[in-house]
Amino acid sequence: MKRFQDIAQYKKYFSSLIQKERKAEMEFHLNEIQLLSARQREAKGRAILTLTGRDAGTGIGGVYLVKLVRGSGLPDNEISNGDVVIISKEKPIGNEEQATVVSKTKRSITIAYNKVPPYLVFGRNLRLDLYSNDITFQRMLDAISSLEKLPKLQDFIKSNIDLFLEEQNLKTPINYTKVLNTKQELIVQKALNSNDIFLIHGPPGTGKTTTLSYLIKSFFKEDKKVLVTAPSNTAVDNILEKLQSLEVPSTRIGNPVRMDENLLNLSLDVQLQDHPDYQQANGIWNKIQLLKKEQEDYVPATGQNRRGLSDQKIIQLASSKKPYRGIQSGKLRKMAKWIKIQQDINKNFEEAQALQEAAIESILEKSAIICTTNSSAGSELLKDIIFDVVCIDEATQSTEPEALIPLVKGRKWILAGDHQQLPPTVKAKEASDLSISLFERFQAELPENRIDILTIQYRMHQDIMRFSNENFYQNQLKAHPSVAHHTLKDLPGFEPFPYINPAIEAVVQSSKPVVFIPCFEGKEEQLADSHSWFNREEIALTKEITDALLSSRLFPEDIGIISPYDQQVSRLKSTLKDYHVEIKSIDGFQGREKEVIIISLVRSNLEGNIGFLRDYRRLNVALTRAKRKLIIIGNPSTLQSNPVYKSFIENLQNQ
Ligand SMILES: Nc1ncnc2c1ncn2[C@@H]1O[C@H](COP(=O)(O)OP(=O)(O)OP(=O)(O)O)[C@@H](O)[C@H]1O
Repeated sequence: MKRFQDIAQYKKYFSSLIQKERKAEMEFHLNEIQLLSARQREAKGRAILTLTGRDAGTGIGGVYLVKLVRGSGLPDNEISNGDVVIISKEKPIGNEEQATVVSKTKRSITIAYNKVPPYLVFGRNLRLDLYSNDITFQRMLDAISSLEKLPKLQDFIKSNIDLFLEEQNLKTPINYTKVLNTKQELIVQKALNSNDIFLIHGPPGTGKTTTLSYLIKSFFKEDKKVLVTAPSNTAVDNILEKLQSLEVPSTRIGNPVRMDENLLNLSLDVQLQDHPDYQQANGIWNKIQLLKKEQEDYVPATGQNRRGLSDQKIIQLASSKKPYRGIQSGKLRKMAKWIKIQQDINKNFEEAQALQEAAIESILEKSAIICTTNSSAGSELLKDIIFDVVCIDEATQSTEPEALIPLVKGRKWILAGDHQQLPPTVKAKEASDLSISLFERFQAELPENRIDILTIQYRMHQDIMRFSNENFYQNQLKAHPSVAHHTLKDLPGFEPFPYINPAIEAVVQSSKPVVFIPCFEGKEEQLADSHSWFNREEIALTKEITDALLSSRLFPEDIGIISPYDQQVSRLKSTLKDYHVEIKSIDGFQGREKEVIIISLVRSNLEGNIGFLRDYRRLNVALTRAKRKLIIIGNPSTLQSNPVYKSFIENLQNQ
């Protein structure tokens, strides 16, 4: 594993990887711009169409500001302050001048150019495209820089092994016997008593998020201020939901449109609505709107109109009621009135802003537990807050610099994850080292007193768990008795029903929890403009199996269909569009579970080429989503060229 001499070396190493990834992200956006229509890209939240641009003066550092407005309001989008964007009339080609997002409202987005903006941006019907989520890269670099002020975290990051020898003591007893198993309880106790860092290794279904939420509850009881983060909004909501059920008061930071609507009451935005300072600020915003309306009756003291005169001079000349250098006295009066209203607006604006900031500050100060994504942990809102503890869930899906964004805000660190499941997504081949998470690096270095593994799983029948247990978890996992033998037949409502195809009927009704269906005749196919694969025969087979499951009275929401290839996923979705079953890529199913899972592996060739199925972490995630039945479709001749798949198929055949 990578070790670092000093923080300068660390900074150099990661800054270079971050820059490479940033470049790859820009290429990704350009590629997507070429592939998708403008509307499709807007639907993905990465473009905004039909904007009108106008000059908004200059900003700090002499940048040129342009305000882009859409009267009907901006659509939901993932574009944030600090992101790099490009403006075009139709389809951008990539050589457009780049600008940075400065602020956003419901109807407008203001961007800054370093040079005089291209003339085009002051027109109508403009298209804005996200070019890079620069803010996250910037926050990563800032986090690395702030390590200089955090000697202890720095020591861990440099893997200073002397630290690891420090003994931890388990002084604080806890009592969660009724709700956690012995190992989960012990892990809560160890993490609670750790002086610095603790890793919770949670294989599939072992209650990693559950254990983490009881740990957070314990921190809360000890009056600690805790920052809880995860790489995605879904993962943040997942833990927040558990915290809510444990009655741990928490505040969620982030854009409400990307949150689970059942948790919206915990969002900062919703909490703000009830705050008296915020309500007062809203009153002032309304007043500002009225003042702006009133201002429209007068002459704006801008550009050409004022001919270089200061505000004070215009007011003075207006009261003298005489024309000045060709400006009529009436016009001077109207400009003076406009200036006075503007001064009033500015004063109110400052007051409203101060009240709003005070309201935010008071809510965040009172919130013991704050939940947000890793990236948003670096937002301005949390700039001055230091947390007693930072907890990251799904930490094995965060790159190291991304995990640092929340970690540098705390003085004690808890990371929960499973490095045997999917690693962080990295776009640049040259930055592939970023796919080793900090959790994975620590796991290789930390001694037993800083890490523990959860071993009882509450999801899978023991046969479904077996292969992953042997190959990825050294047989440490045990299926809890409540799930170890559960099958489809025990599921309320399940009623085996004859199906027209006896072979399919046998698959659905067999008592075996894991079934492999060979599909020798399936052909793998690829479209000319895509790297992804599909397999029509496997789609037909998946459809038949789903039909048979549904005719045996299984609910659609109990069935999940997984395929590693996007093309196969989208074709399955259109074939089964009225079935209401969930169909996703493996990555989309991490952290999820279903009573029955059908996996379509797609690859079928004479060369034994299995593409990215070679990544066993992907296989591990796919195999560990089903509770009662796992049905795998694939071409055994192709798959058996790989020793892991070979042993998997042989094991099943021998059962
Ligand atoms: N001690 C326990 N007793 C009973 N059920 C439990 C216990 N711990 C966890 N569970 C249940 O096991 C399931 C999985 O828990 P959880 O979501 O916390 O696991 P996870 O390890 O985070 O899962 P994943 O592998 O999806 O990341 C949940 O339904 C949870 O309620």
